[in-house]
Amino acid sequence: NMSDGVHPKATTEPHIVNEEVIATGKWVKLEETTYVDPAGNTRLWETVKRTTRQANTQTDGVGIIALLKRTLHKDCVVMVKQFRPPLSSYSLEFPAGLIDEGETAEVAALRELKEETGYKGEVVGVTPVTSLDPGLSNCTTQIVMVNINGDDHDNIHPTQQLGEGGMSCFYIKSNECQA
Ligand SMILES: Nc1nc(=O)[nH]c2c1ncn2[C@H]1C[C@H](O)[C@@H](COP(=O)(O)OP(=O)(O)O)O1
Repeated sequence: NMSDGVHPKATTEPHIVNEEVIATGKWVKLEETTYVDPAGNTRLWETVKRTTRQANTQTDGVGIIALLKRTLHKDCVVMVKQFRPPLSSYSLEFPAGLIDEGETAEVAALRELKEETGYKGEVVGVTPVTSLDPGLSNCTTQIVMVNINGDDHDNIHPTQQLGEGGMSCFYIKSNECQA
């Protein structure tokens, strides 16, 4: 309060001033982001972005929580295991992938699920856009909930449609999922 001789701290709406591309690869790029922080100070940040994001979307990719439902079986969550070079390790993951041109998150999820697991699914829910590692990257995903009718003729003998770098499917009984 000014009349008490106490000055309120200035606040600023934080904003981006400049984005300078430092390095660009085929899949990712590194930028130096100049921004004004909430205290009004101009600062720098090192930001990673994917080069593959489609026009008019804020979402890079989808993650798919797919529930396999079969008569006389417990429901299972379908997961995939694949070698991930950034980790130098195999990784057990929800099926996932980048959104292609013209796709919605729902369409990308059903395509990726079919490619990676062979299953034909049905979308039952989609989350808002979610950031994965906001201190490093603007990379975002939407989680798509999918049910798979395992009794459907198309899903009796699921066949993956993968290029090189195969992956294995795992079935986690949903009543055995633990935090
Ligand atoms: N960061 C990446 N480096 C690469 O060298 N290649 C990459 C990166 N991100 C994606 N890709 C390639 C690998 C695949 O050929 C395509 C599509 O990936 P997609 O299946 O959609 O997504 P993931 O399952 O998460 O790899 O992009």
